[in-house]
Amino acid sequence: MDIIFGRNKKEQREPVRATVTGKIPSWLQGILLRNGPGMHTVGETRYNHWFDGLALLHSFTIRDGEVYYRSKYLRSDTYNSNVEANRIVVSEFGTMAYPDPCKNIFSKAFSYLSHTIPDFTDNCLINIMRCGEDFYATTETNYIRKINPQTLETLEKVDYRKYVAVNLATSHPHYDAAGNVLNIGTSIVDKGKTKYVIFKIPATVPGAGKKGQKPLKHTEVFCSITARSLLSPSYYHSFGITENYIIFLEQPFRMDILKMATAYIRGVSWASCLAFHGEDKTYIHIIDQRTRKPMLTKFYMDPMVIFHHVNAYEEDGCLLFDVIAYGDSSLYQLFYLANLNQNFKDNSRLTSVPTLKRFAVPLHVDKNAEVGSNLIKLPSTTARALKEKDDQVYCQPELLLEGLELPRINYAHNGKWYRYVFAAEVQWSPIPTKIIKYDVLTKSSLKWGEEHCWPAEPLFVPTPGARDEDDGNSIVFMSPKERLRE
Ligand SMILES: CC1=C(/C=C/C(C)=C/C=C/C(C)=C/C=O)C(C)(C)CCC1
Ligand SMILES: [Fe+2]
Repeated sequence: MDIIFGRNKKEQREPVRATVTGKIPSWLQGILLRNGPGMHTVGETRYNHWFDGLALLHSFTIRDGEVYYRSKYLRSDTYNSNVEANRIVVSEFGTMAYPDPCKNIFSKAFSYLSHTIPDFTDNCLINIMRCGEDFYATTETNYIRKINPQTLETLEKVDYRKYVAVNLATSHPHYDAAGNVLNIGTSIVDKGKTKYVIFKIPATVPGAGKKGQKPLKHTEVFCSITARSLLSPSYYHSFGITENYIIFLEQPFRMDILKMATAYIRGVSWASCLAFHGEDKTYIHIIDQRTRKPMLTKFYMDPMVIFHHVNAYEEDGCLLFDVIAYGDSSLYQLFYLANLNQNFKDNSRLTSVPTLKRFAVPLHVDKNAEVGSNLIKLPSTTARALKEKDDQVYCQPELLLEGLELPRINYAHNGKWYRYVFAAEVQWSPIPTKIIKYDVLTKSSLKWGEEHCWPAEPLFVPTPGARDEDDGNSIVFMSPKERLRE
């Protein structure tokens, strides 16, 4: 199979009408915004990793059974500098770039001094975030880029650091029913500490609509957790939430800050500063939203790599959380374009299959419980939490389903009991070929796939006034046959 990854995509600035097969329900109206890498070469230069590509924004306007598609490159500072220089001049996840072409050791050492605390990229290619009435393209650095959701035009660059002390932040925030945003970021070696900072951006602010009254200006720190290691905080891509708690997994997939500080002079990428420490544990931090404080019990689980939390909820004094877990960090390795473009079949095998796992954490730990006893008595799960000495609790998951990624749920059930996961089916190759609806209750699944179709993350849209959790429609952005062909 010849898969054309890393080929630059053309913008489709004027809306084009899509061919609709089947029937789109009349109630399904609105704009579906998507984001992702679209350009992997600039002039003669080429990015190394698929996650490095310049952000291409897509919109699907769904109206009266018709769909209109358009796309536009995010005009980030990164995009503009690259295009102006006709080569890659800003570093991304897997590519270290040098603004000055004469890369001799002296000039390198000189720029090194100004790069010790690097100014990260604003190539916001991962997701779209809504803050009140504003939409932002996001990545995992301190920059987000406001966009116009109708025209896909790029608007102002926002530096999170103006509002909250974070150098990195996730692209998977949570929203409450009022639209307030809750997100988590890392503050690296600030005032002698490296912390994970949970922050809240309100959906509405007093005097909204008046010039300068941005929700972001009212960002508040909700809670912070000191990293176990000052110089090697955990990498994370999402977090979990229930009605009363926040779940943050401090996994042994860590960023080496000293390596990052010297990456520029050593000519290596940020990605090379991330490593999985299979000999370590994964720590489970549970924050009580009412007190804004972490629980004192030390909950932990086996070493694993988690990108996506699926959902979490409370049941009979326990907190249940579902995640897609890997046994190692091979996923990131696979997305190097060299692996994707040559001998795809041989180079693109994951060494661990993404697996949906359910963990259970007891919210009240009986100090007198016997060491070795299982603190989870729920009939609904086989997940266990074993009491250990010194107030430690070791959590062992229930294995739900193997081979899925890019999970979504009916968001009305976020943080609450739920039954269905919508996801892309992924086995040993990172390229999905089917979408899947998994019933967590009956452990059964429904799949859909078609030859020559490579689905992206499916999104669930509930029918207005729906009563059943799965009463709605799943929308998937398909890679057309011409782009990915046999
Ligand atoms: C540029 C940059 C980063 C970018 C990370 C990216 C772009 C991650 C994408 C992850 C995805 C898409 C995961 C899917 O499961 C880091 C490492 C945060 C820190 C250093 C600077
Ligand atoms: Fe993601």
